[in-house]
Order: sequence, then C-alpha cells, then structure tokens
Amino acid sequence: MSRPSSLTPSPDVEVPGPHPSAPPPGTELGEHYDGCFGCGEELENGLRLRTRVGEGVSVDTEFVVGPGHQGAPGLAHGGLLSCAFDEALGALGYLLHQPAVTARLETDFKRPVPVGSTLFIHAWCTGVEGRKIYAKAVGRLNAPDGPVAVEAASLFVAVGFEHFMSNGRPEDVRRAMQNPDVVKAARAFEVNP
Ligand SMILES: CCCCCCCCCCCCCC(=O)SCCNC(=O)CCNC(=O)[C@H](O)C(C)(C)COP(=O)(O)OP(=O)(O)OC[C@H]1O[C@@H](n2cnc3c(N)ncnc32)[C@H](O)[C@@H]1OP(=O)(O)O
Repeated sequence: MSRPSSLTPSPDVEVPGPHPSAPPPGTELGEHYDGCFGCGEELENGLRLRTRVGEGVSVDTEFVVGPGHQGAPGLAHGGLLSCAFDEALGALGYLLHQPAVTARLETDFKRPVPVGSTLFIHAWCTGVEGRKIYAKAVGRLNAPDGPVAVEAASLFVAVGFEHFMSNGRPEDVRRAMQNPDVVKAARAFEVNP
C-alpha cells in the first residue's frame, strides 16, 4: 500500500544507526515515565508495555491484550492498539538519543486482535530528515512470526526539554527526572545535558 508522502522520507535519505550511547540489542527499556499510559509500571489502567532494543534502530514491544482493552466483546479496541504502536514507535527516539513526539500516526488494522492474545510489535526507523523521524511498525498475533494483525507508519518530530516544560506540568517533569530509575533506564534520553 502506498503511503501519504508525509509518512515517507525522501528516497535518498539515510537510515541512521543507533546513537553510540544507545543500549545494546536485547536490553529491556524501562518505563520512561511512571505516569505513562503506555509503559508506566504502576499505572493501574495502563498498558504496561515492555519494550526491548532490536538490531539497528528498532524495538520489539509486547502487548498482552486483556479484558480491560476491549472495544467489541472479546476484541481489542483499535484506539488502544494504536496507543501500543505509538509507544513502540516512540521508543525509537531513545535509540537515536532524540526526544521526539508523535506528529502523525497511521494504523492499518488487518485482522481482529482477541482478548487473551499477545501482539508482538516490531518497530523500526525508516529515516531521519532534520527534526523529522520516520518509522514503521508491524504487529503479529501470538508470535514474532505470527499473522500480521496491525501495521503502522509514523512521523515523530524531535523536541527539546522545553517542549515538556512549557506544554506539560513542570512539577511532573521535575518529579519524573528525580526518579533514578527513569534516569538509569534513561532510554538514551538526555533531556538535561
Ligand atoms: C521530560 C521527561 C519526560 C519524558 C518524555 C518522554 C517523551 C516520549 C513520549 C512518548 C509517548 C508516545 C508518543 C506520544 O504520544 S507524544 C504525544 C502526542 N503528540 C503530541 O502531543 C505532539 C503535538 N504536536 C506538537 O507539539 C507540534 O505540532 C510538533 C512538535 C509535532 C511540531 O511542531 P513544531 O512547531 O516544533 O515543528 P513544525 O511545525 O515546524 O514541524 C517540523 C516539521 O515536521 C512537519 N510536521 C509537523 N507536524 C506534522 C504532521 N502532523 N504531519 C506531517 N508533517 C508534520 C512540518 O511540516 C515540518 O516539516 P519541514 O517543514 O521541516 O519539512
């Protein structure tokens, strides 16, 4: 399927490698913020997604679909599936050492995702042009090589620390940065160099 041009980098753009400080393949990335709906470990109603570093600028994220994630009876809600992809695609910014936020996210739902299944999401960077980070992702049912259920393409835009300070709640940003686990897991995220 052809993509709208805003989700596709120029043909001659180079696909970057991971930043030298990025964690090696196989590393499990911790939560980037305990209040994050996608990855916050203690958030009661969050997705609590776990993400591992893959080869190059890629990650693998597992979404265990539970009863709290339903749209239709017994089936995952499309918005929550999009959220899981947003989280996985967002993790690529950490491998590039570049805080970034979602500007566009397109999801193609190919097949229903039942409650009780695990969606294996593989996301990878397809190019970086200035502040624009392009990426794609595929989600497979119940195994890394299972049938494709969801595909996504995204454009993230790199932002500085001030994006969070001026648009979010500074006290929450400061609190997040005081958590040694957030800093340790840092996910290659240098917001305060
Ligand atoms: C601090 C500790 C906390 C931890 C933080 C963890 C962070 C991770 C969180 C992870 C959670 C998961 C992730 C989440 O959920 S992130 C949450 C959801 N996303 C947002 O809230 C983002 C809201 N949007 C914005 O803030 C601004 O619009 C941004 C920053 C994105 C751009 O506004 P800015 O004024 O800065 O830049 P610009 O307008 O000059 O655009 C720059 C370039 O980009 C192109 N462009 C822009 N938009 C679009 C578009 N829609 N389609 C196509 N293209 C678009 C634009 O044409 C231009 O291209 P070019 O002219 O250069 O060629």
